[in-house]
Amino acid sequence: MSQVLEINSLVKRFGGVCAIDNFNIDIKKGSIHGLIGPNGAGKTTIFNLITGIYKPDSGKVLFNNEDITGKKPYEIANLGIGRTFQNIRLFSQLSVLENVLIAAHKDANYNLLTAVTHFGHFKSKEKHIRETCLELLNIVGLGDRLVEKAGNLPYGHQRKLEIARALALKPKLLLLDEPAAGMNKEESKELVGFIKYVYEKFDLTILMIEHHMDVVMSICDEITVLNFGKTIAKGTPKEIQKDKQVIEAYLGGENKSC
Ligand SMILES: Nc1ncnc2c1ncn2[C@@H]1O[C@H](COP(=O)(O)OP(=O)(O)OP(=O)(O)O)[C@@H](O)[C@H]1O
Repeated sequence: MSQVLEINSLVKRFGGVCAIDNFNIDIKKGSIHGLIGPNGAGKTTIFNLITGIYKPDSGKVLFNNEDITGKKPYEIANLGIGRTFQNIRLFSQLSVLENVLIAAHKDANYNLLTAVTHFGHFKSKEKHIRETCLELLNIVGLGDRLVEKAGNLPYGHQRKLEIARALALKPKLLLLDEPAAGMNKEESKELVGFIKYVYEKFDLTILMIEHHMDVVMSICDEITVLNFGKTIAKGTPKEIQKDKQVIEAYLGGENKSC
C-alpha cells in the first residue's frame, strides 16, 4: 500500500508549551488510522497542522507525495483532505440540503460576474451540484430530511450531516475529530457502521481522533498514540491495548517544553 499522508519531524509550540514535539506518521492509502491520547496530548493540533489552520514551527506534511506544509486551508481542502470538527460546526438555522450545498460550492469555481456572463454554464453546473448533493444525502441516509433545519436534527444525524459536508468536497483523505463524542454505546456502534459504509462507498483513507476505545479498536487498522505531543506507541489495536506506556499515559501529567 502506498502512503497518502506522510508527516516528518513536525513541531508546533504555543508560547512555552510544546504541543507537537517531533511528530512523524505514515498513513497508508485505504487504511483507517486512529490517533489517540489523553486530553491535551496534541491530537487536534495535528489536524490543524495537516489542514493548514496552523503553520508548524518546523517539519513537513506530504499529501500524496506533495509538500502541503504552509498551504492555505482551502488549497488543502481542494487537494482532497476533508475534515470534521470536535464540536459540530453546522449552519443550524439552514436546512440539511443547504448545509451540504454550501460545502459543495467551494468546488464551484465561479463568482457572481461569471455566473451572469456565462449563465448557461452556471445553470448546468448548479444543477449538477444540486443533484450530487441530493445523491450524497441519500447515500448517508438523510435523503428524507432535506428541508429540516440542521439544528433540529437528532445528535447522531448532525454528526452524519457533518461527515456528508466533508464528503461534498470529494476528499481522498478524511480527518474525523472525535466523531463519537457525546454518544452512548448504542449510538457509537451505529456510527462505526456508518463510517465503515462511507469509507467503502467513497474509497477513502481515514485518520480518526477518538476517545471511545470501543470505536477505535473495532474500526482502525493501525493506531498512533500521542502524549505531550510525542508518539509513545504505534501498532494494531491488539498491540496498543497491551502497551504499558499507553496504559500509563492515560493516568495524566503536565505539558513539557520542546
Ligand atoms: N491555539 C492555541 N493556543 C495555545 N495553546 C494551544 C492552542 N491549541 C492547542 N493548544 C495547547 O496545545 C496542547 C495540545 O492541545 P490539543 O487541543 O491539540 O490536544 P488534544 O489532544 O486534541 O486534546 P483533547 O483530547 O482534549 O481535544 C494543549 O496544551 C493545548 O492547551
